[in-house]
Amino acid sequence: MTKQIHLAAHFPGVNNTTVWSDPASGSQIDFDSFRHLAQTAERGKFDFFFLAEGLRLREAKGRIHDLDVMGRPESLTVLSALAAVTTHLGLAATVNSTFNEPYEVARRLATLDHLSGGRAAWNVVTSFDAFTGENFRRGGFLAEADRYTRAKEFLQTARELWDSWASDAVAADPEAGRFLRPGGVTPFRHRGRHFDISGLFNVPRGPQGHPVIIQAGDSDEGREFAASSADVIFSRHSKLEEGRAFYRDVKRRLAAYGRRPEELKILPAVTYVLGDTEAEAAERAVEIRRAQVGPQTAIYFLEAVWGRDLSGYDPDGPLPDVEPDLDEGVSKGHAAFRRDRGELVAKWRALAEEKNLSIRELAIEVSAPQTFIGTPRSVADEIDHFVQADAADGFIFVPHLTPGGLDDLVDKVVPLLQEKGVFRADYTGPTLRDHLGLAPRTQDGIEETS
Ligand SMILES: Cc1cc2nc3c(=O)[nH]c(=O)nc-3n(C[C@H](O)[C@H](O)[C@H](O)COP(=O)(O)O)c2cc1C
Repeated sequence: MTKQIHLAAHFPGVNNTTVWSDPASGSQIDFDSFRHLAQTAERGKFDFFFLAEGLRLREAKGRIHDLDVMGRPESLTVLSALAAVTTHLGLAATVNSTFNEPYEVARRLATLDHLSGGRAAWNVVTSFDAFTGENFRRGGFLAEADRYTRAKEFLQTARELWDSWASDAVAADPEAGRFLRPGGVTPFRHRGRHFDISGLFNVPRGPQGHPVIIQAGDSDEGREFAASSADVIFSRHSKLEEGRAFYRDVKRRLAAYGRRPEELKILPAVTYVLGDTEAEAAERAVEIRRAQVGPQTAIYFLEAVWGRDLSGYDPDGPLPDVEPDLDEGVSKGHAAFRRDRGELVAKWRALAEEKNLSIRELAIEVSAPQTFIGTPRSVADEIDHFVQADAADGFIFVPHLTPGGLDDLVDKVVPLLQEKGVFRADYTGPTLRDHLGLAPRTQDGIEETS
């Protein structure tokens, strides 16, 4: 059976994928930038608009790493404003389960679900690094092994809060002189290892019952958490074969939780470059990579892996002759390289030798080349092939420009996917759960669709 593709838009990130120095780049913070990107995604009938979260500015060698975009407004506030200027687009916020409290997060997400008419989603991320923890009350308090025990209990507690209101709890019955239906709101009581709370939740049940839950961790525990509890996985496996392996691995875990494969959508983060010909697209892709990895960014990129100050090395010269310091990290808040740094250095040395690459050329080569490069037709075909080959259920597109970075995708590629019959011509329901083909969440769990 031909699968329908799910598409989502990521606001350009606070990393070197985002080319803020391009003359076409607009503000990273004005509401107009968020509005433009969200309205473009909605014009393209995307499932949702996604905001990532970084809770501490990245640092290198004790200073703010300001080669990339730094600083962002808070996600749920931005999404609440976007709810007023969009009508169907899902609105997904990344909110950390290590540093917040379930009552407050559940309240804010239920509010967004109401304001948007059932379009809220929560990307439940975890964090255990003390560097980020220093910003919070109990800095760095969570052991790595506990990040998912807390995340799981956090989500479970939020679900208990949402479920403490029946969907018909608000009666507003003037004859009976009652605002609430008797029994419509029940007290909550959660006693667990991480949270011990009780009381009455103060936001009525949202239109979706529970917001859509997204999960983005990649470890075994992360995958198990997604299989047990998430509706969507935001994955970094965007290459065909590794995407298929990840897809198989996660989907097979669902049965243990009494869930069907279609109840969890797998959406890798991807990038794209279009051209009128394949050659033109390839040329543009190289230009963009060079803008993303300037000389200083190349040095920083290697320092994050080497754990050493490499500022004395020429970005256009060979790889550092020193060995990595595996105990130290000079870059902070950079999550990508916390494992296997020694192995990575050996691999990169071999690659640089084989292809005779300088530091900057190596950084360009290994730091996430664009996923889809080609004409609108070839990119549409490739997107469809990925999904039909079970390497994904769709994609979260990460543009390199704010705010116009998805314009040509929506104008040129989406119509071709619609023509193929693999992507919706229009929204068929008002809620994000409708777009994802997921049932609303009742107080007893998932409601059966007819
Ligand atoms: C594609 C992707 C996107 C992520 N986005 C964020 C983010 O915006 N904010 C954040 O704090 N963590 C983010 N993370 C980190 C994860 O949610 C998770 O906390 C981290 O990967 C550690 O879990 P793990 O050991 O299971 O991978 C992201 C991870 C992936 C794979």
